[in-house]
Amino acid sequence: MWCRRLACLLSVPCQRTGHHLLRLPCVRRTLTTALSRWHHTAPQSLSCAWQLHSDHLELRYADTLMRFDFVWLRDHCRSASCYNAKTNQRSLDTASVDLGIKPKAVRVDETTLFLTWPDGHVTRYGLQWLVKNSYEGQKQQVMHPRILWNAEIYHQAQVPSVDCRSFLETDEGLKEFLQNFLLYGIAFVENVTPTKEDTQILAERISLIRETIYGRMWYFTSDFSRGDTAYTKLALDRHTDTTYFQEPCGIQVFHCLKHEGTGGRTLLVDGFYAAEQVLRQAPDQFELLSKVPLKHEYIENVGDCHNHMIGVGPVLNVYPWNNELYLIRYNNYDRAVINTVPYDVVNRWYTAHRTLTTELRRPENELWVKLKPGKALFIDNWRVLHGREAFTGYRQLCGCYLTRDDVLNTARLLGLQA
Ligand SMILES: C[N+](C)(C)CCCC[C@H](N)C(=O)O
Ligand SMILES: O=C(O)CCC(=O)C(=O)O
Ligand SMILES: [Fe+2]
Repeated sequence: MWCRRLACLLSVPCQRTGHHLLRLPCVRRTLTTALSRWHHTAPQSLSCAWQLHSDHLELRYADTLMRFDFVWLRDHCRSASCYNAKTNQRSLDTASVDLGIKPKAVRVDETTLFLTWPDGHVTRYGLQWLVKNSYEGQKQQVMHPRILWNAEIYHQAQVPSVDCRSFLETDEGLKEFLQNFLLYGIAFVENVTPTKEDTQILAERISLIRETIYGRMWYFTSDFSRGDTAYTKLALDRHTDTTYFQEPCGIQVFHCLKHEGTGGRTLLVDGFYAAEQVLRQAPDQFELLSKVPLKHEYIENVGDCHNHMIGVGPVLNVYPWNNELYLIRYNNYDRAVINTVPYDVVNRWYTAHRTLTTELRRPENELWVKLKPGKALFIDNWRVLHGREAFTGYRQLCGCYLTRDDVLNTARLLGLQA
């Protein structure tokens, strides 16, 4: 089980080792003892075989053993009366389906499964479509292919920055940028005019700006205009932002417009790389970090700014069907009082949190960059932690948050898996 979870964290698809080994002997046994109940598309071919059970249909195709619930099979019917192919929306009223429904007849040819329902309605499914859309097919895949990195891996990959003009004016430039962003969780655009307005044009090329209590495009210096350490000259340890939102902001854009002084370098750490190390060393701790719900909080009373935000969720968030990590919520400054679990769980949670922190703090995992006017940085705030070194002098940073759904939307429209 842990082996599968680990594979899903990596960029490569799961090795379905255990699954395969178990499946083959089991099929052979079924074939000899219950031959009459298995149906094949062609006698010499095992490419598709199916069996109707009392409460599900079992289908083997393209190396995948799938089990389908009957209501599911009726519900997903793609016939013209059940599904509007123009809008890609279901027309069938699912509540009108008898929950005890069972197909009257089943037939499979080389490419298609045909089901006839008690009322005579016929449903057809492409076998490829079923593999792609079945639970068994899904859990073998990653939603988001990624390359996990430490400083050395990132440097060796020599990920290019995209030029501002190419980013703004060509689909190739935009696609290259987004591909790098999806794989590494960070990406740079170069030769940007160092103004807030030009930074906004960049942001709007890939997404909608997510307006928050900090505004749409924000712009800050160390003037403590807001009640948060970001608005000082102090160092900030690695963290993700807006952990105190129920849905933390998906992407953070930074563009340093001016710095006359020393220090102020930006720190970047791949949170998923660190989490993977925790999984390897201590799977039970990884699991605890993905199960224990925590609160993060933002309480502000400075000048006219009065805010109280609370977000709840575990440090590590994984998709339940394939255990793929999709969001890390890590901000020790903004973590609220822990009162969502009893003392003994708290004790084990602190151990797990320490293991993760140790990984996040390994110098070899730290990527340090000095942001300069003209170079905009996009950070996947669900994956990559950022921090900064203390600084002296006048420093102006502008940027914004982006809605994650819209960045992924742009990427998918360009043909990327996102
Ligand atoms: C980026 N900007 C300066 C606008 C806001 C900073 C928010 C800082 C907060 N502690 C957090 O981590 O969410
Ligand atoms: O000043 C910086 O470089 C970053 C501060 C920070 O963490 C933030 O604004 O979210
Ligand atoms: Fe931050």
